[in-house]
Amino acid sequence: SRTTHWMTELKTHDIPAREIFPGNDSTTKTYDFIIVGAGTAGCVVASRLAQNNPDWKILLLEAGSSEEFSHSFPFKHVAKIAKTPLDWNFTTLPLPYSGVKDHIEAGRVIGGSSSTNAMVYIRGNPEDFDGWARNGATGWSWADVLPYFIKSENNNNPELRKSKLHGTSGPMHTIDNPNGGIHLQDLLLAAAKEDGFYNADSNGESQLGWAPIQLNSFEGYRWSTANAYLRPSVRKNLPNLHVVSDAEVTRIVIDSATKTATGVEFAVQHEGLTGAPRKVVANARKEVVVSSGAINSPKLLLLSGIGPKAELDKHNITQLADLPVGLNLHDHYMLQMQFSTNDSRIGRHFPQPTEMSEVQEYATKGTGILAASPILVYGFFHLPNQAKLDGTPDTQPHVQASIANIAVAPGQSEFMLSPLLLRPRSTGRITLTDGISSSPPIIDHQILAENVDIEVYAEGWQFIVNYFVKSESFKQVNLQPIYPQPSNCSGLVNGSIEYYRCAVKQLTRSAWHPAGTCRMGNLTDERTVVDPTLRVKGIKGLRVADASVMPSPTSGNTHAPIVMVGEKAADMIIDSWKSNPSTSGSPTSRSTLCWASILHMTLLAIFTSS
Ligand SMILES: Cc1cc2nc3c(=O)[nH]c(=O)nc-3n(C[C@H](O)[C@H](O)[C@H](O)COP(=O)(O)OP(=O)(O)OC[C@H]3O[C@@H](n4cnc5c(N)ncnc54)[C@H](O)[C@@H]3O)c2cc1C
Repeated sequence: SRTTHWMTELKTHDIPAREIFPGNDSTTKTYDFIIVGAGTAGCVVASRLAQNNPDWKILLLEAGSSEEFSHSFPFKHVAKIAKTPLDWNFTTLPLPYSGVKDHIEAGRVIGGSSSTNAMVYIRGNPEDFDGWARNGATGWSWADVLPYFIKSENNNNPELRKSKLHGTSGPMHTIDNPNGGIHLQDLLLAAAKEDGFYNADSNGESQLGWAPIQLNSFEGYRWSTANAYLRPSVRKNLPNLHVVSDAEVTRIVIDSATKTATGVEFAVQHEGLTGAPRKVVANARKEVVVSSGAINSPKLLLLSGIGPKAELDKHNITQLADLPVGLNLHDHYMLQMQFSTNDSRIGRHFPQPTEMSEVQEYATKGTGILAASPILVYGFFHLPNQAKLDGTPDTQPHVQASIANIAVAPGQSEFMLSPLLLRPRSTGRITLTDGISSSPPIIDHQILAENVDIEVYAEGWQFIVNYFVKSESFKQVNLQPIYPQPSNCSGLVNGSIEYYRCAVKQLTRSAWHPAGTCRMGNLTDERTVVDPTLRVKGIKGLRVADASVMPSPTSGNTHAPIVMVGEKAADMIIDSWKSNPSTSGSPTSRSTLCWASILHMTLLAIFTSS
């Protein structure tokens, strides 16, 4: 049957750490590459390296445990993974305006956040990547990264398959949301066509307007990078790829004399063992790649002596490289509001008893509401007033709207809008609580700290609400905005710009897209941690590949761009070991560059004088 087939295909192949590193075995195991974190990017990097060369021994270490088959059911997300053992359960310091300690969800499981996210596939805007390149991330312009988006994708939509912008043979299945017949989606897209705001493909020629969403899902199963990349690779290359779960890396082992990463130390909890987990070291002959996500990657670098001196001194950690690790924490911002209507076909309350027919449809065909994302339609909008101030090109959006067919109470004909601020200027910081690896990091998320973010978010939210209020199609269903009423905003007129300015300060939370904390860019730029080849500056044999390298936010959810980062990272690693097998782990340090330019000048002098 369909289920039995997929149960075999999506079988986990990881080995719990205590089995591969048993308590009675004190030998140190050596690999060519060690990847820290079997998350979104880590699964891509490890799989591509293993596929490239069967002689390379790869160790992929994951702090979380194995995935169960049921995690690949899309409705598991709706059932809420937050605050379960599959979630890192990060908590921020009180946010600047609301004082709320925000909860940031992140997957702690094979597949990382791609095993727990809402599956929507959005690449961002070409201008985002051109901006990265302009600011020093050479080789990461849209023209440079598009081939990696295409390489990773297998778009199942027949029309999109014809487009040169989409991939048709990559590992990431990308499908139309399998929720045909949801009235709200039909209503909104029909309205968008009438109003000139319809876009068939927000990953196509233009990103702007309302478009149906696409998902990373296949035949009713979540297409995490674990399912797309890791499981097929493990089946093909089992002997050279060890995927080890329940292995939390506590430190990167760095030779302080040569400034070379030689391996990692990680914690293994043995059954029956009480007290602290046993620490085990694994060696890396070629490179260590840190793919632990935007909160844990900087934490691990700091614990390993890479970071600002003042921060490391606080915790008695010897500094090995002075880099701005943990700074530049950026994110998308999110809040929620409801709209009521008089159309009973709109709105579904979760968890609502599931109809037997829906269970049957999911079980036999892998379609229907149980296979779908709660998000139906996306809108991306450019704000001309703001563009006059910030110079945003008119092809690039300021805000995103996610529309979900969700009613907060049973029996209501409501739907939910989540406006997202796409490119906030405010940045926060990750630091250590103490020098103990099991302590959660301090997340100082400076949401809306820059005034300009309040202005753009307030105007963007107002723009989206006004779209619905003015729409003739939504007048037909008696649409009414239900304005949230934070207590500090009482007395302000609902819908006025003053109301929105006040309400964003109270309601804005992280959209769970933290990034930027090991910033990539020009080697000589003091704001960067990794160079454009993702090598940690000043440390040999060490790279970072995940959300943390993104210099600035992309205009849309972050999964697809991070898969792209993983693909490009793997390609660069493979390339460097091909072209110069003995030295490719070396950092491009300032002194290397300096010597290169002296050599260049000398050669120039010889040739010009002859
Ligand atoms: C609830 C939620 C919904 C989302 N929805 C969407 C969506 O619909 N579409 C979209 O595009 N984006 C979405 N995102 C964002 C997107 O999924 C993430 O930005 C992306 O997956 C992050 O990728 P990453 O590789 O940087 O980190 P992760 O995928 O989080 O991977 C990091 C991995 O490293 C492991 N790890 C951490 N520390 C250690 C350590 N010390 N030792 C060993 N292993 C370690 C973690 O357990 C994890 O497996 C969502 C995110 C969340 C949380």
